[in-house]
Amino acid sequence: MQSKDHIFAAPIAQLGDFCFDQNVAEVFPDMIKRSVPGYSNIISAIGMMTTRFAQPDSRLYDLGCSLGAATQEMRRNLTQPGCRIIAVDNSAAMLERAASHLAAFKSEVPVTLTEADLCDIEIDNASVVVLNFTLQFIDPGQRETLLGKIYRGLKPGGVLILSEKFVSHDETVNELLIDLHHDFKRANGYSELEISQKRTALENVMRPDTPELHKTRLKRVGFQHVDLWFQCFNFGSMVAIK
Ligand SMILES: C[S@@+](CC[C@H](N)C(=O)[O-])C[C@H]1O[C@@H](n2cnc3c(N)ncnc32)[C@H](O)[C@@H]1O
Ligand SMILES: O=C(O)C(=O)C[C@]1(C(=O)O)C=C[C@@H](O)C=C1
Repeated sequence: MQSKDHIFAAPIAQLGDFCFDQNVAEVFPDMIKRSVPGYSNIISAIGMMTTRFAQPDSRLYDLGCSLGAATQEMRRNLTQPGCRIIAVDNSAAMLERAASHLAAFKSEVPVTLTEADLCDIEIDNASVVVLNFTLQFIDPGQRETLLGKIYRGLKPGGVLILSEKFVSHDETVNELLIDLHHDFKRANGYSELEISQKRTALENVMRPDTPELHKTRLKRVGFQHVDLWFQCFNFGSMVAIK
């Protein structure tokens, strides 16, 4: 039985910055499903792209894995022999629950859960790397270095799947997409207070970029083939192929 997200349902006097703590980990499946339009489509497509891009005896990375939804989908769709999934997150609360979530599904695919800052880890012998709504929480000044590390750690023909909240370069469209996203949250049962308090809590810790900046940066670090494959309002997903 999934716990419902009520974290911002009551007025919070001292509203601090949003963080992926125990409270968030407990309600995360409900939170992300009701907050991110297209999340389940993106997770399913990560599985489909795993079938296509995974290479024998290589590593697959789920960076900012949270409860391991992308890891589980990669495991379910991995047909190549000798692969290992490395799932990394810097939230102990998330990883604790990821371990029990993943243990609930039988699989021959080995998974290594690692508590670390993405900026400190090595990427090596990778055929698939997933950044599923994670880069937006990384210090903007560190993003290009992280993407360069991912590019260098990918094997030729390897893929990075980058899903993000976006800012539109057009102010009018940006306002529309923000409003449509809030309509989506309302339709999923969030109150005006929840929408407003969460937006404030995210302000300092989640810094979305434009799709254009993502494409330019990915090409700058070396990816030859980059484009959007999905977008719903101000959320979407890109592929970058080495
Ligand atoms: C929106 S959640 C990602 C959702 C998850 N990828 C999924 O598909 O369900 C962002 C995750 O990134 C993690 N995170 C944020 N900054 C990080 C960092 N510097 N190093 C490692 N993990 C980080 C957070 O703890 C959180 O679990
Ligand atoms: O932008 C928002 O309002 C969100 O809730 C987005 C978002 C995300 O994109 O990661 C922020 C925090 C939670 O992890 C769930 C969703």
